Amino acid sequence: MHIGTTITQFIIEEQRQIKGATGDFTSLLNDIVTACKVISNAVNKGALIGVMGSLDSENVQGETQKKLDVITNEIFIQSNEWAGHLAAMASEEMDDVYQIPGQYPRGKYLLVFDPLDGSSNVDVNISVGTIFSILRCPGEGDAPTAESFLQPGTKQVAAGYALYGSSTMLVLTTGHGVNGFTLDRDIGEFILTHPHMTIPADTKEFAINASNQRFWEAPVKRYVQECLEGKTGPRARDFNMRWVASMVAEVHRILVRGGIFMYPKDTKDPAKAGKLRLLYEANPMSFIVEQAGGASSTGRERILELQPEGLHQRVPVILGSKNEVEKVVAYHKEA
Ligand SMILES: O=P(O)(O)OC[C@H]1O[C@](O)(COP(=O)(O)O)[C@@H](O)[C@@H]1O
Ligand SMILES: [Mg+2]
Ligand SMILES: [Mg+2]
Repeated sequence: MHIGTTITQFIIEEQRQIKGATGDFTSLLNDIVTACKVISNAVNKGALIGVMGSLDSENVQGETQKKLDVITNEIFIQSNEWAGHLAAMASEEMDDVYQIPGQYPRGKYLLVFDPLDGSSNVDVNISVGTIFSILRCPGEGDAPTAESFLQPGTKQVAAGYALYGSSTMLVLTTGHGVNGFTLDRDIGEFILTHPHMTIPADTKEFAINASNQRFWEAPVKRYVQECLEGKTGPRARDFNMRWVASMVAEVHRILVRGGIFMYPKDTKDPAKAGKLRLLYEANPMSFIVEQAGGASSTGRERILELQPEGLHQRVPVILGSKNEVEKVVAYHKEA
């Protein structure tokens, strides 16, 4: 498809390529696109509509919820529950699975999402996003449970994110490459502006929260140290560093100009294997990154092959430009 195609045309064209497609998937994607437009509007209006700041509540991970965490979760549910294509949803902001009420026959798909990624950035007007992943609902007509969602990332049917930045973008993969669309607010449509996004194999830019340095494992310490040594070190070139603290913004930067992003395993809280959540952060982003020619690993295993053990399970994440990710993985092996 060419630059200027609307996302609606793009999704219909994808459906045409699939023999026997019923239109359910197309319609589900359209509902997700609508939800992202509504969220974009709420994030953009910000303080004008009183949506900034925190609530007294905590989510299942013990994080204080922002008002917008709860509002965006609600928007995603409302946009996606009515059409009958979904059997259930799961989100960062809900302890348990959300069953679609009063449904017969049961929908085919499961939707997992992080309705507002990087929400600590919302009050300071820095880019935030929404991440989503679509899975098939296993079993014949059985009511889905949390178990139904515990599928490796290789089983994802589609994944994407919306980035609410200086412009609003939606980046999508259905397993045939990665395409980026920019929201034209005048006509209310996402327009294809970034076809076939690809991540360069090499990079001179890394992203990591350096305040956790003392908790990292030796291979990550080594990799970052060598980047910092620049031209005079073993890498013989200078590196630049970025940290937005919104995974969506970091992954988008990597899709546009390459780079490596790490939220590695650390010893800060021994109960947690990493910070980012497998089902609605690591898996969808890994699917997108691999589809764009990049790589994604925990340092030890390919993220997309992990067998999930819980809805809100956390994993270490090292993703981006292939050669750099492979270098970090090699350092893990050596160690
Ligand atoms: O605050 P830190 O340690 O820099 O962590 C930032 C990371 O946490 C996250 O914000 C987690 O996302 P949520 O805002 O959805 O909880 C990532 O997007 C980001 O990469
Ligand atoms: Mg998040
Ligand atoms: Mg979130």
